[in-house]
Amino acid sequence: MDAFKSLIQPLSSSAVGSGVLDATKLVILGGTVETARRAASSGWSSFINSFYLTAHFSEEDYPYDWLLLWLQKQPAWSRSREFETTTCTVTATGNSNRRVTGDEIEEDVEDVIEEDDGRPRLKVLFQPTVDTTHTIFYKGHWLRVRRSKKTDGSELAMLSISVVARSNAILKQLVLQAKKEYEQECVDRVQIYFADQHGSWRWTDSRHKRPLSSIVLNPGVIEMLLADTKDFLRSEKWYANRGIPYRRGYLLHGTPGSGKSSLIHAIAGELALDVYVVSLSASWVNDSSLTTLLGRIPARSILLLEDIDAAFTRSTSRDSDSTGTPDSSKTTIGPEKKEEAESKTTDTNTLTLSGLLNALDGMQASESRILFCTTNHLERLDPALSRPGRMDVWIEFRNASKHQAEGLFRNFFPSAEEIDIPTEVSTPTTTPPVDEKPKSLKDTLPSLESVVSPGSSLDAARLAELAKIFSDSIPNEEFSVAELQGYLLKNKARPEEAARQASEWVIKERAMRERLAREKEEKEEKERLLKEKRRKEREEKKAKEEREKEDKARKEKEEAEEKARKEKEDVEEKARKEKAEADEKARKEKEEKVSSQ
Ligand SMILES: Nc1ncnc2c1ncn2[C@@H]1O[C@H](COP(=O)(O)OP(=O)(O)OP(=O)(O)O)[C@@H](O)[C@H]1O
Repeated sequence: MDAFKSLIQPLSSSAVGSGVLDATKLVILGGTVETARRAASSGWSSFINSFYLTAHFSEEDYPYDWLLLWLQKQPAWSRSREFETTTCTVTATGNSNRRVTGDEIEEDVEDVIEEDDGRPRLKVLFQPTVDTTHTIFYKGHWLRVRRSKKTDGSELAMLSISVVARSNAILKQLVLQAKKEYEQECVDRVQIYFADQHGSWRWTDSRHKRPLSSIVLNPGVIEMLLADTKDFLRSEKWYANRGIPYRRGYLLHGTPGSGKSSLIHAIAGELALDVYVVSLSASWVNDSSLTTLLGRIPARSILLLEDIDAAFTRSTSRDSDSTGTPDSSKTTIGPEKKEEAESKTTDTNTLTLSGLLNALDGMQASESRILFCTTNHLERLDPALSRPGRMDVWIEFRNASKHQAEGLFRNFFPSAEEIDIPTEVSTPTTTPPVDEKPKSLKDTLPSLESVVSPGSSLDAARLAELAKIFSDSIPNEEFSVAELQGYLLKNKARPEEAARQASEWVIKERAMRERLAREKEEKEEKERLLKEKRRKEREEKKAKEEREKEDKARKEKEEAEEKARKEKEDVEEKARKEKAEADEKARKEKEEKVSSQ
């Protein structure tokens, strides 16, 4: 108190007014109380913290990813009102040099890090923004979890997990469980990344692996592709010894809805590879962004260039200085595509064929990379792109053969012992809504009852009969597998009807196709007439404008001539008058002179 008095003494003895004095006293008093409160609270929190065991996990470390995935499934974590998404790549090799901080559990965490197949893993997770603390109940303990940024200037995130416990066993258990769940997810799912306009890969989808058996192609195709890709992945040394670039390209071409994309995703699942997709028709794709993107694909993954012909509606030139402007002398595209291509030349896209080839051949991009390209228009591809070395294996996809129709039916209505859960189900690609618990991976799958039809209770022999009836009713290579799938989906609970009514469906479908074709023709004819009418109107308008312009110019010319003529007359009149005056004056002067003499 004496100290306080001595503090305010100089002020009280000065000449300041009593109002100012009171305010100053209040400020000093408030500041002192706040300081005392902070000291007490920090003392209290240090006291409390001394009971906590805390482990820190840096973003560079594997356990950070494991724990983030585990946390994502915890309601308290998902209730966070602000989310960020993150991607991070980790490699087994990189990890072996890393150390997990948190003295108590360091040893054990090192134990759980096992070498995997050496393949980089890229994970994307939703996570609450930094510096928020969450309390999570885990196996009888309250965990305090906090995400923060490292203060060493690296900007790396850090996860701190604290628990009141006598030993670190609970933290060890947590890390092990998180690791197990993480690995489980990698095993069950294929990660899909799409290129974004900033030249980065964005995780957009995580699909359950699709069994290869769910793809129906003609005999031997899947087996050949699987054997070839497997052989490639095993042959790195073989390629190196012969100086052959270690890459392999597959071109899947043919009718839409015939299973090209499905087959690629199923192969990715089978080989446990992630899929990196670039849409070459995107307006932001250019030579340099493509090279950057392809250079950023981790080794042992699939690069998928979908509808590769679409890129060349803009450029078919192989010149290195090509700007992507369509060259009508070289292009094989139709007039409507040409129009589209011309309109696209105004965008920022400067993807050239040579740029694409360079990006594909680039050193970084070629390392242990499997390239899959799909197209519905093989004829539009430049031979330079589809030649062996770039596209080593070509697979043609046609409309469904009878063999495929039968196989599809069998897949669709499995007998009781063959029942399996369908696989093409995606996890959400956006931040989960606030306060909504993120669904567990299994929650995103439809229930077994909703997908397994009562028909599956039919015995295998009857189902085989029905499959035969179905395939007999379907004309060879007239409908795509996707169309047959659509028909079967409408009858997913009625295999008997699906088989027996297939001929009827074919008739209806043909009638509908004819009607659609007729409507399309009529629409095109209407559009053609409308275009013609508009063209005529434009021409007439232009002719009228020209005529008006000519009339105006003629009028202006006549006016100008009239004006010039008038001006000329005025000048002449004036000159005449002046001359007459001058003559008169001279005459008068002469007369005066004569009279004066
Ligand atoms: N051969 C097939 N086996 C099993 N399912 C198929 C097959 N072909 C198509 N489908 C089914 O049809 C749908 C479309 O198939 P998908 O996207 O793989 O065809 P696509 O050939 O890639 O088509 P597009 O060329 O239009 O991209 C998917 O739901 C898929 O399950």
